[in-house]
Amino acid sequence: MYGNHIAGHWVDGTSININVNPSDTRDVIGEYAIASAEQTQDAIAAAKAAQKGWQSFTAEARSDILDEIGNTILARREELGTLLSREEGKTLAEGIGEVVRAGRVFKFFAGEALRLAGERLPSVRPGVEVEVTRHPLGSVGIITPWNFPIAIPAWKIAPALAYGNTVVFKPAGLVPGSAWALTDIITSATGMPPGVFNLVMGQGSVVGECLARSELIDAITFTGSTPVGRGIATLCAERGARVQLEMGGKNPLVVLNDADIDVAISIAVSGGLYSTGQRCTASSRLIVEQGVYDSFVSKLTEATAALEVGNALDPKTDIGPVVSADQLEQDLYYIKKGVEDGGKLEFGGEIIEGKTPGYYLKPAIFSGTSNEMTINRDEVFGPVMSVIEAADYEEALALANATAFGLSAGICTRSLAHAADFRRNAQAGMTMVNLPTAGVDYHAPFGGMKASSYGPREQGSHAREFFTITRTNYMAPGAV
Ligand SMILES: NC(=O)C1=CN([C@@H]2O[C@H](COP(=O)(O)OP(=O)(O)OC[C@H]3O[C@@H](n4cnc5c(N)ncnc54)[C@H](OP(=O)(O)O)[C@@H]3O)[C@@H](O)[C@H]2O)C=CC1
Ligand SMILES: O=C(O)CCC(=O)C(=O)O
Repeated sequence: MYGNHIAGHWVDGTSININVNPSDTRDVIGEYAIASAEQTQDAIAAAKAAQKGWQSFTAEARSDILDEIGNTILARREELGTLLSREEGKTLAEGIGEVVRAGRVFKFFAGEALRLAGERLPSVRPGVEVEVTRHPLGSVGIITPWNFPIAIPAWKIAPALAYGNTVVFKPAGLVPGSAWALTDIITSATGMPPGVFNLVMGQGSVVGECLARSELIDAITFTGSTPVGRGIATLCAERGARVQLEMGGKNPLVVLNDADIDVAISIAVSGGLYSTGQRCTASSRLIVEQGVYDSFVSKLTEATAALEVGNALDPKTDIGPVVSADQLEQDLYYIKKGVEDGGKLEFGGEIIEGKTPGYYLKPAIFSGTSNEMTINRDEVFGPVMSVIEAADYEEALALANATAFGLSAGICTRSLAHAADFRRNAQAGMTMVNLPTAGVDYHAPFGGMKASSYGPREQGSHAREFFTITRTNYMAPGAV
């Protein structure tokens, strides 16, 4: 059994999670520990006990450890990418790409550990100095989803550690393999003290809730669904803990009459269907100006039909399986609802047989949909895109913004005026001009507006806003 890592030791759980390959359900990846609430409390206590010591490491010592972790991840990209694709179902190229992203994130934050700077302000009083300094928060609970099994943990863990916090990490139950491998790398790094980093695999309702409720956990960073995120935020608010949430998206891609249609099609397919559409940044609403609507729908259908759906490890595969039976059921529910609500299913939407037994779904393209339909309001989180017709740019922008979410928003156009207006007025944390809504850089801030996010941004140097606390120090040196 692959155990949890608590206070510097691998520890068996109280029951077992059997990790199965969604591309081939006969393939068991391994048996992973499920922790109890008591074991979670042990991990929390270990993180708390280790925090002062970790904080007192020099920035250079923490930087060296993060750099070594990044180098190890990069050196093992093929092996870790294969494991990731095997347990999550994204294609091998995507799996390896994600591992590389995780390695680079650790190396980026190795640099950031050394760059953490304060501020010196002129005082309004004579003879007084004002200095703003940044300090670790303490112990951080990290709760992550299954769709990016190594990159999302990396972009939460690396800044937490870089800035002197200790960590209790609770990964999603569907992807314990990548979490275990990452933990093995982190805890084996030269000079990493026991207790600084703890892994507790187990149920969200047990381990996750324990973290959110614990008075010893100073902050929670979470990525996942909106209802779970909001529940965690409520628990944190009740006890005054800091919280950062990254949740769903219903991301629009606007295509105007003047766009290069072939480029727009490739952007739509990449943003909406790659990674099996299981990205919070996926383009799920394609809002197309009427002059190119018909040709866009027919070219999109053609491009989708040309995609190879199959085993994630097969190099010919473009779209891997859906992650699980439950997620497949959710996707099929929304496809059925889309048809019932009057959308025209132009292509796909049905289960297909693979060469191996897995959760294969032919990507679904809807046309003739309205923004009010359920498939255009709820996050489906699968390979499902719907096309909405807009009379002109102004209507397209209004439709793009008519959603509860606000993570990423894209536009395909050759008009500088429309691109600039879209950047100013799209209600989204990230805007993309002639680029897919999904697939972002690892060193730039990431996050959204409205129901998509809560709290300070993740990634890049902006991550310090969540993972550090500022202190304002006044001094009258003349009186010392
Ligand atoms: N924005 C995004 O990136 C993501 C969005 N989603 C959306 O959420 C839907 C459901 O996916 P799902 O994986 O179930 O998402 P969840 O929000 O349920 O899970 C995300 C993480 O939270 C944990 N968790 C679950 N319940 C609690 C709780 N009560 N307290 C603390 N932690 C908890 C989960 O653990 P465990 O896995 O053990 O249940 C997992 O680690 C998807 O279909 C999609 O719409 C999902 C993943 C990512
Ligand atoms: O699109 C990306 O690069 C990141 C997506 C993401 O973070 C998510 O789906 O949870």
